[in-house]
Amino acid sequence: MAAPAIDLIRVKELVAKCLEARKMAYCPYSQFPVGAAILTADGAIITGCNVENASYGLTVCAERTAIQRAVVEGHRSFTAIAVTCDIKDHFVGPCGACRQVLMEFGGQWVVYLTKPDGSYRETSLEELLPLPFSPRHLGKD
Ligand SMILES: O=c1ccn([C@H]2C[C@H](O)[C@@H](CO)O2)c(=O)[nH]1
Ligand SMILES: [Zn+2]
Repeated sequence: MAAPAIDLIRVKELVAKCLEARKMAYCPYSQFPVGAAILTADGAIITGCNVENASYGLTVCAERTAIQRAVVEGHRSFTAIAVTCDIKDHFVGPCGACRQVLMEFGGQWVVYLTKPDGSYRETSLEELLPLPFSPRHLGKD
């Protein structure tokens, strides 16, 4: 099934919110701020940034911070995510762990890979995580 089309105004809003969220990143070790903004099925936008830790492995990516925040706020149905970092010369995708965590909430995500200047490339979770392992395989659909 193809991912749903999203109103351009909403896309721009989502992109602007992920750029804002990047400014909140707590990344003293990597100095690599990342911002994410999730569009929920009911039209809310929930943001996240990476939160690092002196015990490096405890770091949480921006995408997963946003997902966890969204779930706490009662959202489980999602439409899109915009993600940004400081890399200017090409579009950067979420790490593998984040792709898997997005898949937990369905394969229909639209993903906007966003550069710091606000330009973006649209892709999808389907494209970023082909042949996924998902809740379906555990009979949880
Ligand atoms: O998808 C990703 C990949 C990396 N990071 C963060 C984790 C770490 O704080 C920094 C460098 O890896 O970037 C994210 O937030 N999202
Ligand atoms: Zn990640």
